[in-house]
Amino acid sequence: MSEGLVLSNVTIKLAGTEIVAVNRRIGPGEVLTVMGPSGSGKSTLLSYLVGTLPRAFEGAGGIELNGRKLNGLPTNRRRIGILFQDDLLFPHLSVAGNLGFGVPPGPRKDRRQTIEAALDEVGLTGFGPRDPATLSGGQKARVALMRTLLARPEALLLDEPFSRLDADRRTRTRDLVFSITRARALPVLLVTHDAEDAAAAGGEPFLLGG
Ligand SMILES: Nc1ncnc2c1ncn2[C@@H]1O[C@H](COP(=O)(O)OP(=O)(O)OP(=O)(O)O)[C@@H](O)[C@H]1O
Repeated sequence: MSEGLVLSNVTIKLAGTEIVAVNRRIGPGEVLTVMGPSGSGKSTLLSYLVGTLPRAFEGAGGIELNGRKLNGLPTNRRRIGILFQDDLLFPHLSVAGNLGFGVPPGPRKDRRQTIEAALDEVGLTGFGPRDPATLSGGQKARVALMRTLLARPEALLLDEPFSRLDADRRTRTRDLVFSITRARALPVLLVTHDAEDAAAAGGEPFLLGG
C-alpha cells in the first residue's frame, strides 16, 4: 500500500480539450504546489479530487489516499479537507460554534476540550465565545483551518488560502499551516499564484496551462 495521495494519470477535459494531466504522489507531510495562469484548471483539479467536478468537464484517472481508492466515493467519505480563499465562517455562530461543525459527534465535554485544544494549537486560546466578525483576517483563516482539520482529514487541499492576508500575516499563517500538516503527516496540495508560497512549500511546483 502506498502512503499519501496518489494521482495516477489524472486527466480533465473541457469540451474535448485536455486541460489537466497529472501523475504524482504526494507523500505524508509533503506539499505539492500547483501553479498556472487564471483559467488553467487549478480549482478544477481540486474539484475532481474531492468528487465535485462540474458536469461540463470529463475527468479520468485514479485517486488513492493512504491505499484507499477514492474514485466513485461521495465527497464526505473521501476524508479530504479543503480550504478556500474565501472560507467564510458562519456569522451567526461563535468561533467555538464554527469549530463544532468539524468535530465528530461525542460527549459534550470531550467536544469542548477538542475545540479548546484546536484554538490553543493556532494561538487563539480563549477565542471560543468570540463573534467571527470581530476577528482579523489571519485569525479567521486559522479558525477556518482548524474547522477543516477537526474533521480529521487524511489530506488537505488549499485553494489560495493565504491570498487575502497581508505579507506578514501571510508568512506566519503559511508557516503555521505547514508545521501542522507536517506534524500530522498530511499530504497537501496547494494552489497558489505566489512564488513565495511555492518556495515555502519546497519541491518543484506542478505547472498547469504551460
Ligand atoms: N462549471 C463550469 N462549466 C464550464 N466551464 C467551467 C466551469 N468552471 C470552470 N470552467 C472553465 O474551466 C477552466 C478552468 O477553470 P478553473 O477555475 O479550474 O481555473 P483556475 O486555474 O483555478 O483559475 P483561477 O486562477 O482564475 O482561479 C476555465 O476556462 C473556466 O472558465
